[in-house]
Amino acid sequence: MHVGIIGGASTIGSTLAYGLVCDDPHNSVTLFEAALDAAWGHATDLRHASYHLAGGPRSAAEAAPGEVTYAPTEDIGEYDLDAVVVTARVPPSADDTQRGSRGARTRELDANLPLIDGIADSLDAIDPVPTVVVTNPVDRIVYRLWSRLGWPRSKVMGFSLAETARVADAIARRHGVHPTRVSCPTMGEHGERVVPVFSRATVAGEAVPFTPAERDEIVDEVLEIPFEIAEKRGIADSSRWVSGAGLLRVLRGLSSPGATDPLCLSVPLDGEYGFTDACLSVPVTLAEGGIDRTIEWDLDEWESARLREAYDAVREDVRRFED
Ligand SMILES: NC(=O)c1ccc[n+]([C@@H]2O[C@H](COP(=O)([O-])OP(=O)(O)OC[C@H]3O[C@@H](n4cnc5c(N)ncnc54)[C@H](O)[C@@H]3O)[C@@H](O)[C@H]2O)c1
Ligand SMILES: O=C(O)C[C@H](O)C(=O)O
Repeated sequence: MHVGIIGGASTIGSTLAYGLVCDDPHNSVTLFEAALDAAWGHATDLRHASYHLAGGPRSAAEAAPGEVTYAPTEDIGEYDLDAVVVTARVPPSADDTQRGSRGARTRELDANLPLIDGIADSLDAIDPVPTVVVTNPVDRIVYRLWSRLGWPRSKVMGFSLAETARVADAIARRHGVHPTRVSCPTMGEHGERVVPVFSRATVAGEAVPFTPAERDEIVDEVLEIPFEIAEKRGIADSSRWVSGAGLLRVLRGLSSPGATDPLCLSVPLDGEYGFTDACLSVPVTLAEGGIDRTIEWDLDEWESARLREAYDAVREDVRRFED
């Protein structure tokens, strides 16, 4: 597939680009950027990487590997893309002392809204393709992009799967199993009002109970961990590995011939769970071309109440910037 990454030189964008080339050397990637020198640097380095990943030297009889290129975002209309990922952002100011702590995501909102409007103007030049937004605060930003584009709901989605992996990790440590033995989807807001769906959680295929205190403890851990990682590793280095890997999973789903298993992404709601005019992470299945189906699970009281809080918080911001 040919994936256009807007903000292709970003931490998350460049990591995803590498993941796409590793995953399948026939993938093509175009890095759309404002910082063209950085984009050139990543594209050139990735092209060199693809020599090894494609097992060069190859014979002329083998299918040619994909290309890694770069371009200004405004030129996106000249490219034939199968999917777009948006990771562009306005860099947080160096004197924002809170930029590496909880709440950092929503602090990006006012700066990123005009940036996203400019990206919507550039995307107007292409026919709708599946578009995955990573830019924070993702639920508000994906809503803004979707409302500016006027594309079908099935084409625009926000990425929040890092939290699913973090919840699995937190549960796995409590049960002494590998995280891949845990299933616990995460709905709601990406951030403070995330809703781990504990009522559907399984460990090694078996349902497990959680006390209210355990639920709160796991939520707290999941909210702290990206900022703890940033503090120890360096604030400029956002959660590149889990986000790059999760995005790869979404993109594989968007090129799969049949529908995927449900996974939670932030999508524009039109009555699902009783909510409209906002985006929240809810279970969807993906297929080639976009979202195949949005699913409504039965939630317990704690989950429903948290989902309502998430909706109220996102909706309040959407109302402020849309009205
Ligand atoms: N949803 C999630 O789970 C998740 C996870 C990690 C990070 N994030 C968010 O993703 C975003 C990206 O984070 P990062 O650390 O990778 O960013 P970064 O600061 O490393 O890079 C941002 C990039 O955007 C580019 N840019 C700015 N304007 C542009 C435009 N008009 N067109 C193209 N590129 C443009 C900049 O030149 C820069 O290269 C942030 O908003 C971050 O909070 C979300
Ligand atoms: O890097 C960030 O801004 C946090 C990000 O949303 C994450 O969940 O890793």
